[in-house]
Amino acid sequence: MGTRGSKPQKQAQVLMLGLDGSGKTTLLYKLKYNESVVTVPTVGFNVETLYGKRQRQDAA
Ligand SMILES: Nc1nc2c(ncn2[C@@H]2O[C@H](COP(=O)(O)OP(=O)(O)OP(=O)(O)O)[C@@H](O)[C@H]2O)c(=O)[nH]1
Ligand SMILES: [Mg+2]
Repeated sequence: MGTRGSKPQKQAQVLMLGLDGSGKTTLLYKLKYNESVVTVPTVGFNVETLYGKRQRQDAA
C-alpha cells in the first residue's frame, strides 16, 4: 500500500476486535498455520507474528 512514489509498506500491526466467540482466535491461527484449531475462550489477548511468503524465504 502507500501513495504513489512511496515505498511499499513491509510491516503492519493489525488489531482484530470482535464479540465473544465470533471467531477471532480461529481466524488468527488459520492465517498463521493454515489449520483449523480447537479454541477455548481467550483470557486477555493473543499476539502472533505472521510472515509473508517472501519473508519466510528470506528467513530460511
Ligand atoms: N461455523 C463456524 N464456526 C466458527 C467459525 N470460526 C470460529 N468458529 C467457532 O466459533 C467458536 C469460537 O471461536 P473462537 O475463535 O474461539 O472465537 P473468539 O472470537 O476468539 O472468542 P473469544 O476469545 O471468547 O472472544 C469455536 O467453537 C469455533 O470453532 C466459522 O467461520 N464458522
Ligand atoms: Mg479468542
